[in-house]
Amino acid sequence: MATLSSSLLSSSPPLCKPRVSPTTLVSRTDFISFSPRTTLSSSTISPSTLSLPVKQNRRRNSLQVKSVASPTETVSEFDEMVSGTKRKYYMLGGKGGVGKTSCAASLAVRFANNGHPTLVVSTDPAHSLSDSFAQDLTGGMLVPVEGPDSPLFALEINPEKAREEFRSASQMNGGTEVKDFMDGMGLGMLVEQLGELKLGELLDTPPPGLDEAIAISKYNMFTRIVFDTAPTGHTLRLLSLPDFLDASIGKILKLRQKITSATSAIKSVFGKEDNQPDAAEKLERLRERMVKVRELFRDTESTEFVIVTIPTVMAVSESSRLSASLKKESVPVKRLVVNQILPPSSSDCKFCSIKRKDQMRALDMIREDSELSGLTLMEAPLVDMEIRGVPALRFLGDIIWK
Ligand SMILES: Nc1ncnc2c1ncn2[C@@H]1O[C@H](COP(=O)(O)OP(=O)(O)OP(=O)(O)O)[C@@H](O)[C@H]1O
Repeated sequence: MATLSSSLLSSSPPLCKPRVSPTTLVSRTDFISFSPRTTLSSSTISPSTLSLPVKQNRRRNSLQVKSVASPTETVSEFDEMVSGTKRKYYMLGGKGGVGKTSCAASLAVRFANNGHPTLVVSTDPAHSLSDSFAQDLTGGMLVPVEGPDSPLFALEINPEKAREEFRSASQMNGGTEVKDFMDGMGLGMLVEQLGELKLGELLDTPPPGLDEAIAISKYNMFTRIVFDTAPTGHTLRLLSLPDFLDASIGKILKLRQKITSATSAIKSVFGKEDNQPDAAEKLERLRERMVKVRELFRDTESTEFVIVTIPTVMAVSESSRLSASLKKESVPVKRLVVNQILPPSSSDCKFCSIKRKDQMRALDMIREDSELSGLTLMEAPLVDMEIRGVPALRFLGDIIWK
């Protein structure tokens, strides 16, 4: 049985060191016209900063070959995922700690090693892409990942920035200043109505973030974009955001009418200028962006949500609920990665034997679950070392994404 440790010790450089050899250095400079460690802000990256000449064409040919399988030829899951040069988005999500980041990073490495200029984006506020790649990818900017054969960039969305934006867009809600002012005007009940919109609750949840990533995706050099999403609940809230904002904005517009006339009356007394940005307009803009995100989530041509789970009853139950919610939101889901399955062994210790039986029960549960049984199962073994660095991710990716 191949183990990660034996694979890394025998054929790869040390785990934390990116795989850099004379040949990969040459191929990287073919692609990238700047130093591999350069960090790019989204505003500085352009198709000309990332040149994709010779090797891209060569890869493109091989991709086309893969996409024209004859009817009798079996097309593997990964062949289907890798084929075509039209941009595709893969969103990986699931319960906390099941291996979303490892799976997303390994998929991104696999795409890049198969010729796709790839972007891997973390929208999980507790980013772990840097840990997973064992490279510093922080900073909220596109950062080139060292190691894969084709350009791979990583982006850890800055949650605070997005949260601030959201907060300022919804400043009308619940702020004590507004409340005091409205109370003073005898309009306290309006504040209560604003409270009912539960904007405050949303502000406490991790911010959108995906929409920022989607703005970046307009740089069309990336043919595969892999999202490492936040744990289940946050992802679902993100999907429900446009509807929520739709419902809220109408009410807010009406309330704004009343508040504006009240505040302008006060301001005219105190001679204050109204330089505040229009909260309703900001919310409307935010809503438009979120609608785009939702549209993308629902686009079966270009997008797929891959649920990642582990073989435990709790994780499987949550995956089933996630699948049902995604279905309800019309998000395309086809594959389920079951991660950390104990590899086969003829000599289990007592602990492993009990653990294995427990995992079998969970796997049976998947097969019998009405939500999950229809999905294609992709199994990943529990490997003997922590998965860190491109060689380890490549090892894992070659096993999962087949
Ligand atoms: N198949 C595996 N074999 C061994 N270790 C694994 C495997 N998959 C993931 N791990 C390890 O489990 C830990 C958690 O993995 P990871 O960070 O990918 O999970 P996550 O779902 O993204 O977590 P979070 O919800 O906290 O973001 C990491 O230390 C990772 O190396």
